Amino acid sequence: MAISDYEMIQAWRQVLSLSNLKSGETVTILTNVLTNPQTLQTATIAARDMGAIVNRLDLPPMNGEKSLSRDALAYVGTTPLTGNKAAMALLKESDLVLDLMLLLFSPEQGEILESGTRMLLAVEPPEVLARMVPTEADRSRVLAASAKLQKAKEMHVVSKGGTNVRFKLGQYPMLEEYGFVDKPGRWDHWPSGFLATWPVEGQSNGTIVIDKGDILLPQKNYVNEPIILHVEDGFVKKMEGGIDTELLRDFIETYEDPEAYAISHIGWGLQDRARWSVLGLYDREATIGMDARAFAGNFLFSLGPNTEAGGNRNTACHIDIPLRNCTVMLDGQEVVHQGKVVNEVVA
Ligand SMILES: O=c1ccc(O)c[nH]1
Repeated sequence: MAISDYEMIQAWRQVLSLSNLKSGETVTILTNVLTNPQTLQTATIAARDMGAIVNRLDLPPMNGEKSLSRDALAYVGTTPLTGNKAAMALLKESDLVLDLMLLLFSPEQGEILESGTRMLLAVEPPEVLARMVPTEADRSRVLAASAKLQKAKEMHVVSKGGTNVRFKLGQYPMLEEYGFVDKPGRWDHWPSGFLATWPVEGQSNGTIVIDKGDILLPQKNYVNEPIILHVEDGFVKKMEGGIDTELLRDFIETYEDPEAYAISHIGWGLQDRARWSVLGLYDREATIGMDARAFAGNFLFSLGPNTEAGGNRNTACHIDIPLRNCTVMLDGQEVVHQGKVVNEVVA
């Protein structure tokens, strides 16, 4: 359903306030041809109304001839910022960048954040943004879960469908996504509400069953028959199953990159306002599927890059796979039990 400009301006005011936007700060809004006009217009009005200097940097689209999908997450790692010194100078000089085009998983994003710039990604449709306007409670919930994950040495995930996989932890930082950027150098994604990290390189082993009803992104489909992934030393070494497996294999093979089979971030969803069933209600290209990534109680794992975590695996293939009905344990303690978040201690 459409959302009014008034509601979107209010939503942006909440997100920008939670992001500690101060009068006189510089906001640069990053756009391209796919940027939603209402998101852009309402962000500009809200930021100006809060006293910010607001720039807009419109960049050309790229990778269109390489990617098999218009979903910006289907081909990651190189962006119009690669080698673009003038654009990088503007973004590094800005206090806050609103990314309405989707940079994610790019070395340039890391460089901008290192300069102290805060960066907020927001490319979902306006009504999805408005449905999941971030709150302090979202941050508390994600940070409470993160406190547990930071201490853990191992994540063990099992399911009745046959998943039984272990990830050693401790090499990489947390990916705490709660939808606003309250500290210098922080990146976040509105909408979100989930926690992840990357396993120790080469230390993921076991079986992951992508079961009926689980989701593949950017494919944005509900799997019809189980896909069985055999994970060895941090890589998917074998995939077994029916048509969904063949389709996934065909997609990954187009990248001609063995690193596409690496385990990327692993974690679980903590957003009650995100729903598993939403994906079926949107046209494929209308969203990037953040409901699927964030719905509370999912086990979200992914394949491909680790540049987001400071690694040097910059493969262009990035697949996010949220699973239902899993039990996620940290050093033996359950944080998700058969698809339901458990044992939370939120301050
Ligand atoms: O917000 C996001 C979106 C995609 C992803 O892979 C990680 N975080």
